[in-house]
Order: sequence, then structure tokens, then C-alpha cells
Amino acid sequence: MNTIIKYEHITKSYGDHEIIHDLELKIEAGDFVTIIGSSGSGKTTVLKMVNGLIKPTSGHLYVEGKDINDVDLIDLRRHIGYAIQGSVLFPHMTVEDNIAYVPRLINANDKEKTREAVNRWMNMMNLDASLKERYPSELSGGQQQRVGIARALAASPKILLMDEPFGAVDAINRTQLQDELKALHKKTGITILFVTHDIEEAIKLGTKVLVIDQGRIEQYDTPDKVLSQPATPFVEKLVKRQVRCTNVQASNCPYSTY
Ligand SMILES: Nc1ncnc2c1ncn2[C@@H]1O[C@H](COP(=O)(O)OP(=O)(O)OP(=O)(O)O)[C@@H](O)[C@H]1O
Repeated sequence: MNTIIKYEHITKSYGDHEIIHDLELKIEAGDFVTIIGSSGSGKTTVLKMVNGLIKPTSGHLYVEGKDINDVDLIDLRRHIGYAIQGSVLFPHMTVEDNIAYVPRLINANDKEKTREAVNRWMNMMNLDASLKERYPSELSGGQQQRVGIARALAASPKILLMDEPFGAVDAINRTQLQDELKALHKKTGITILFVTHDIEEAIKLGTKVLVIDQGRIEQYDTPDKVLSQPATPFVEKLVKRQVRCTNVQASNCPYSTY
């Protein structure tokens, strides 16, 4: 097992309000970790600590064995993909320039490498090459989201952080994007942390599901285990309320509607 992200005794407080309590977690390289919990439970905070957008109040966070307190955060962020809900594309740049933005910073003298990265990730996200010259306002919501993901991946990061990336797209596009992301994960072996409100999405996509409530881990396990052996009443309620057990065997799923 190769740990790529390690949270060690992490707490986070705003004023005298502690919102993350002594978080201890190891994430293995290649896992697709979906993070689920009620609103305000700390999901985004846990995610944003990985690229240093939020600093813990105490404890240490290690990425590839290095305490992120000891690394250059700008450099770290260039090597960790980050995709969030809605379109965060640069509106005045074409699709190609948006996707090429970070690779150009990294491969300053190697234009061919950047061109290859743009083509590769557009292809991987099912974006037709004819869209390269368009501006974000000339794309559909689903296309904008695909470009956002291609941009997050274009620097070939080992880690991809995603905060409700499909929250603003319609159901059909959402299902398609989920399937594409799952295939992409399989193909690349990249480590993904993915925040969602949707337990079905968490179960469908994750190789591991992290359930958080009020700044504490309720369960960190495979989707199958979360469904069949919920560790706490909170997890039980979460899965019971929402899951239709679409991607596990009915026999493993106590709440199956089969
Ligand atoms: N800058 C801040 N100042 C004070 N409190 C904050 C700040 N940022 C977040 N919080 C609080 O920290 C807690 C966790 O926030 P976080 O955004 O991580 O939750 P979340 O689980 O991602 O929520 P949601 O699902 O609603 O997006 C919440 O109670 C929130 O109000």
C-alpha cells in the first residue's frame, strides 16, 4: 500500500469553533475517494487542506510523504488538479488556452508537450477538437464542465480534487460525466478526492467512501461495506434514506429495492 495523502491529528477552528476534530486518515495512491456528509460537516474543508487552500489549525498534512508546511504551495497547486462546481473557466480565453494554462507554465519551453496534453485530455473528456477555438460562453454547461476537468488534468497531476463538480449539470449530462470520470480513473490510476451531496454518486464512483459528520469521520470504507455494514447510526440513516443499491449485488445490500 502506498499512502499518497496523510492527515495526522488535524483540527480546524474558526475563532473558538472547532469544525474538524482530530482527523486521522490515510489515502492510498490510486483510490477514488468520495466524500459525503451533511451540509456543513467539513467536506470542503477536508478537500481544500490537500492543496493548502485551507490551513489546519493544528496537526500535519502530508502529500507524497512531504509535510505541506514545508513545500511551495504554488508549486504544489500546479501539480494537484482542482475542479469545482459550475464553470470556473477563464471567460476571455479559448478552450485550448484554458486547458493549456498550467501545462504552459510547467512546460514553458516545450510547446509540443503542451499541445499533446491539450489533445490528450480533450480526447479523454470526449471534447471534439473543433471546440478548441471556442470561448466558454459558446459551450453548453456539460461541455464547460468537461473543459474544467480537462484543464484540471492537463498538467498530469497525481491527485485530482473535485468539489461537487457535477452539481450544476442536468441529470443526463451528470450520468455521462460520472461514467467518463470513472473510466478515466480506471485508465489513469490517478488519486481522486470527490466531494458530493449525493450518496448514490458517492457509491457509484468511489473505490472508498469517506462519510463525515460534524467534523468527524463516521466511516471510511469500500462502497460495498458502507452499504452492507454501516459503521454508525449516521451512516445507516444516510444509506437507508437515499441509496437504491444500483451497483452492488442485491444480496449485499440491506436496503435494496430489487
Ligand atoms: N471562513 C470560515 N469562517 C467561519 N466558518 C467557516 C468558514 N469556512 C467554513 N466554515 C464553517 O465550517 C464548517 C464546515 O464547512 P465546509 O465548507 O467544510 O462544509 P461542507 O461539508 O463542505 O458543507 P456543504 O456541504 O454545505 O458545502 C461549516 O460549519 C462552515 O460554516
